[in-house]
Amino acid sequence: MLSEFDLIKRYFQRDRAPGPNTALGIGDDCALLSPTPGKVLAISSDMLVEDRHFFAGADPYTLGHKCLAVNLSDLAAMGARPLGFTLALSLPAAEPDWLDAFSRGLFALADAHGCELLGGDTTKGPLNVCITIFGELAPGQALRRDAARVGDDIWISGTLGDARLWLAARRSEVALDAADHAATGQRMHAPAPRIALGRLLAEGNLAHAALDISDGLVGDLKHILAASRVGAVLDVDALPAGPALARQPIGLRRRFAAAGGDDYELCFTAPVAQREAIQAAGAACGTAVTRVGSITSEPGLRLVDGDGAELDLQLAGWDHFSPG
Ligand SMILES: Nc1ncnc2c1ncn2[C@@H]1O[C@H](COP(=O)(O)OP(=O)(O)OP(=O)(O)O)[C@@H](O)[C@H]1O
Ligand SMILES: Cc1ncc(C[n+]2csc(CCOP(=O)(O)O)c2C)c(N)n1
Ligand SMILES: [Mg+2]
Repeated sequence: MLSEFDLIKRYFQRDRAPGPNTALGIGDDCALLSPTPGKVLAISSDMLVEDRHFFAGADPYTLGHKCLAVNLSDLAAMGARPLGFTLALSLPAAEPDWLDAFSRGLFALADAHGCELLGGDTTKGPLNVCITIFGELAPGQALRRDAARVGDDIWISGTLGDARLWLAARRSEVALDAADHAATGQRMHAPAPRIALGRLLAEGNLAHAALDISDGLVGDLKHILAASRVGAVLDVDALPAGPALARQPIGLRRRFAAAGGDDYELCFTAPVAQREAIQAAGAACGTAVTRVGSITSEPGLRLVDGDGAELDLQLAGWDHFSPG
């Protein structure tokens, strides 16, 4: 039988020297973080709850990856460099095989981004993983939601909608062949946080506003529009659909690319003069970037097709408390 403290020591307290920004790691009442002098901290929390963010029986390795990936994605959306994170875990049981796989998935991504586990909390209860992440960036460089300007291009990283397509297949709403099922499952369970792109956009002063797309593009873009007091026109047919979604009928393609959710891609706005620099930044970090619309002075979000004709798609972002 694993005790609470055995569990922490065995799976989460690593036998290695702390990183340069960690003054004190796991084991005391608080961790002590040393940000680089002159930088500001970027802080965000994201919680994943069984039967809401993932299905019961989810693979623990990819769950470990995803719960950190969605937090790193918020740092990417601000243009911050990851420093460390805390992990609050509620577990129905102390299962060694589950904990081994979960911690391996978590640390594989943490190590890839030099992001150290600083501490956390562990309790028995329904399966629930909550991470708080800390990053840093230069003052004034953050990609804020209130910084979009009229005339900006709207850009998207990577591709959209394949995670939503996996969810539709899981709910038996669509049928996918084995290859598309595996590829879309990878998008749902193992999103790649766009840290490198976010940092290039912020440090090069290339973009104005940004966020990461977790609730679906149209819902999330509205946060930028509201905060910046602007409107936008979005070319739904220019949205980069994921490879599996691109093979689906146009109605589904438009709906899932524009409002799928679980994408963890960046949506950012930038001056027209930065087009070439943004393409170069995307190429430099191996992440496709696609121009999908522009910021307007007329309020509201207009969706148009490839010919510029208005589309009435009635799309909404994910809302935990909406009845739909
Ligand atoms: N319980 C809460 N108390 C205080 N602030 C909160 C709380 N829940 C959310 N917020 C804040 O509200 C804002 C929107 O939260 P939300 O979780 O939707 O973030 P997001 O970045 O849009 O989505 P995601 O976390 O999925 O990327 C954030 O600034 C967040 O810190
Ligand atoms: C089992 C299961 N059902 C539905 C979904 C879809 N989903 C759940 S929460 C969310 C928005 C992001 O969460 P938050 O706003 O809390 O960051 C989305 C798109 C899923 N991933 N798993
Ligand atoms: Mg976010």
